[in-house]
Amino acid sequence: MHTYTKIDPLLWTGRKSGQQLYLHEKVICIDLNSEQIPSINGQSWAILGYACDEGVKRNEGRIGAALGPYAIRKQLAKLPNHLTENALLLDTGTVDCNDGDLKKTQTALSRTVTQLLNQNTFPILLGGGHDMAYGHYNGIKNYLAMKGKNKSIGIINFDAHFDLRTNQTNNNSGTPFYQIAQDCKLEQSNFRYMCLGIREDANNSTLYDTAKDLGVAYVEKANFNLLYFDEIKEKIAQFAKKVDYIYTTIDLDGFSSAYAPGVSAASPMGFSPEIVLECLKIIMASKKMISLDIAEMNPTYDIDQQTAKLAASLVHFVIHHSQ
Ligand SMILES: N=CN[C@@H](CCC(=O)O)C(=O)O
Ligand SMILES: [Mn+2]
Ligand SMILES: [Mn+2]
Repeated sequence: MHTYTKIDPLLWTGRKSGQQLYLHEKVICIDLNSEQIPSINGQSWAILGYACDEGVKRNEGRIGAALGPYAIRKQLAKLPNHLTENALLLDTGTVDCNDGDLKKTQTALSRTVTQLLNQNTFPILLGGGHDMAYGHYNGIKNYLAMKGKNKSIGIINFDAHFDLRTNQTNNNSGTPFYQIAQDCKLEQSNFRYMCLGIREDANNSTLYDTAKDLGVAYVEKANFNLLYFDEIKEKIAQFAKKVDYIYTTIDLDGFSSAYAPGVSAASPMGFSPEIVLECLKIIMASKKMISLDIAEMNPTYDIDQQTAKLAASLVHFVIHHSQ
């Protein structure tokens, strides 16, 4: 059975200023089952954990990502708060996968994402295996459907991998975007998916063929750096133009293992944080980003909390640089 757990505010600790100089002093922990999200006239950011490595296990990866959300929160808590007084930073709890039922956990995640969007918050999901993306995407899709909006969602994935493996055997951390593509086919809607940072040495030719068949836009890791920024910028702008909303997903294993050793499938030849920040600026400037997640944080393999700190800094960047 999946469980939803409210986060104990004591988990959010750090240097004390008494003046909300740090995020642990700004955050409000909410139990979505019993508490209302405070209404304000500023931006509300809702952190939600996906404590699940069942998909990684099924995909023959190294388990440990279930503790990812906890590790990222710990680092985020200590960072400085530059948010305006009327902005809200909420910790809306964690969805766990305790009995290995991935589908149920993804469904629970999807419902929670819909609930967060319905309450006018911007969800920031912390994982957990990249199977999180299937639940996350469906939560956005269901929210838009409930609103009666016939709107398109484009997915931008920063990743070393396409995650377009067929789910014939099972659903896992390597199949989420294939599953979304299959659903799009059934619903006769367009599958809009862009991958940034694809590693030739981490994707087999079947995956490249699938990406081609599905019309996936991608930038290979060799060209995913600031030297190629003008072209990358143009590619993102073209992609953004064709969709109504953008769901952004960052798989930490796309970063070089020099920055992100704490993942299941590390990338010694991965990309650097600078190019990701520049791309995030473009995505945020489009005003179409509806939701974000950071996937594959695995504290078991982290060194000196570098990966958790990187993930926390990415969240810090997004909440402080979108207006
Ligand atoms: N979400 C990760 N997916 C990768 C994992 C690769 C690996 O374990 O080496 C994939 O299936 O390709
Ligand atoms: Mn990956
Ligand atoms: Mn991935």
